[in-house]
Amino acid sequence: MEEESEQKKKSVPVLPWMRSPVDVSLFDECPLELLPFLDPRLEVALQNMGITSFFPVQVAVWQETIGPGSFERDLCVNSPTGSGKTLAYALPIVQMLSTRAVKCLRALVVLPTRDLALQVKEVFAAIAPAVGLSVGLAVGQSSIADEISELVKRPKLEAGICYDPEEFSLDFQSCVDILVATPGRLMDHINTTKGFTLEHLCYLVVDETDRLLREAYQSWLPTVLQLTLSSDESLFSPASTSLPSTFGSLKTIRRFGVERGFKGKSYPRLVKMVLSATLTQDPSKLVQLDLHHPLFLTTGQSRYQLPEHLKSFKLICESKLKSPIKEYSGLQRQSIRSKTLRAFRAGEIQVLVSSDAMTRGMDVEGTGRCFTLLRRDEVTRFKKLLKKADNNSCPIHSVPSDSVESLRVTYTSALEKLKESVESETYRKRKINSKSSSMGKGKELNNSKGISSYLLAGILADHEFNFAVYRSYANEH
Ligand SMILES: Nc1ncnc2c1ncn2[C@@H]1O[C@H](COP(=O)(O)OP(=O)(O)OP(=O)(O)O)[C@@H](O)[C@H]1O
Repeated sequence: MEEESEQKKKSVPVLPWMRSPVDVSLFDECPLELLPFLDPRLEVALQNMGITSFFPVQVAVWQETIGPGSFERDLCVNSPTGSGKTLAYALPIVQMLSTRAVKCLRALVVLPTRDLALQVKEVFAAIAPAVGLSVGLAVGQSSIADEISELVKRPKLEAGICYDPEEFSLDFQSCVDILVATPGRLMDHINTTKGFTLEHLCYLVVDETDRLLREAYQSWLPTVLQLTLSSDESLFSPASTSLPSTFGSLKTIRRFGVERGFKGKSYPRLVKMVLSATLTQDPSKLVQLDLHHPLFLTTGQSRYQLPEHLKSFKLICESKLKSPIKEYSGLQRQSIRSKTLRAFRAGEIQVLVSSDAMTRGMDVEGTGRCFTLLRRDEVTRFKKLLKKADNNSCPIHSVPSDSVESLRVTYTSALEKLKESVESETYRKRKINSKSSSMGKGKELNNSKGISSYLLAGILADHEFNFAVYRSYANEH
């Protein structure tokens, strides 16, 4: 069986450009002041972020973009989680756009989840304003109307004038130079937002590529590629033949005077940067990206890697302790999730019980220990997953029954308090909003039962249990 999967792995053909990669691990860290051509305004912004030197992947990408490579080839970056990929693409893009004269949407960064997009937007927001660039977010965090008003400036209409709809649409103006988006919301804007256009796009970043390629998300990739092709190219594009029928109504009008480009030169090619910690080698997947002479930058390490200081344990428990963990992520609002994450990052919360919403790519500095709670029947599958990830460092974390017993008193009283607080909160909300009465008593009890499981999981996982996460959960539901 093992041999079979090994054989299968070997039989996947590797694209020719993957056979001669640039080894990122051969690059040294580079102090901030020694990075060639770095705009002094960006240097200050980076210092303000507390960055004093660049990580190897950042130096390697800089060399291929701002350095001698000068963005001539598309880049495919395979580098472990936490190695600094975000800044590796954000910095060259911001530096390249820093000389732009007219504001229009020139860089698009696509990520699979809202949490990851928020994190990437923060990095851009820390450097882009230093050179007068604006960054937008299209992730469905706010209403579509609010998002539209942040992305596109509508022309002012004067009373009594009859406007030609064709000309009128040309007067829309982008409010952002760089957009960080999730595919769903991006497609909403492409399909429905007047004045939202990708016709001036110079840079397309596909972060967490594997995940984005696995799921089609309303054909976002062929749509984006098609909308960024020049009219000549589009006639011959494979993307143009694979679009959904609704796409027929979409077209771009290339405006004169604001061509894609920089430093006054026309630069019609859309530069693509695709990144992952576990980049697929499957040609049939990679071909969808339609890469231009791609350069493959990789650390050459095993495909899956845990962050350096993160220790991982598995903890086998009963199923009733596990199931509500799923519920935790599914029910929480984004604002609450972000608040919780901030508190966790700041060390105000020591234990976070999460579903896979706390996915790869979510950064927590000085990461400590990660416990995966498994039912017995999940152990074999988990082992297989670890094996696929070349990970053999996940020992069993056993909890002696007497240590659980000694926590029972604390647990029981904590649970009682929490139950009271959930009930009084629900009662208060029901009074304020008659709508909430439809939730009914059953839901209330379910929640407190769910929370009890979190509590127990927290206590089992670490004795330094902190209430804050669970209180915020309780207040929300
Ligand atoms: N040059 C640097 N100096 C100090 N810290 C940095 C530097 N570059 C990035 N970081 C920090 O390192 C952490 C990881 O960076 P980043 O999120 O870009 O990693 P990544 O490679 O994209 O990982 P993932 O695949 O998990 O998204 C972040 O907290 C970021 O602020």
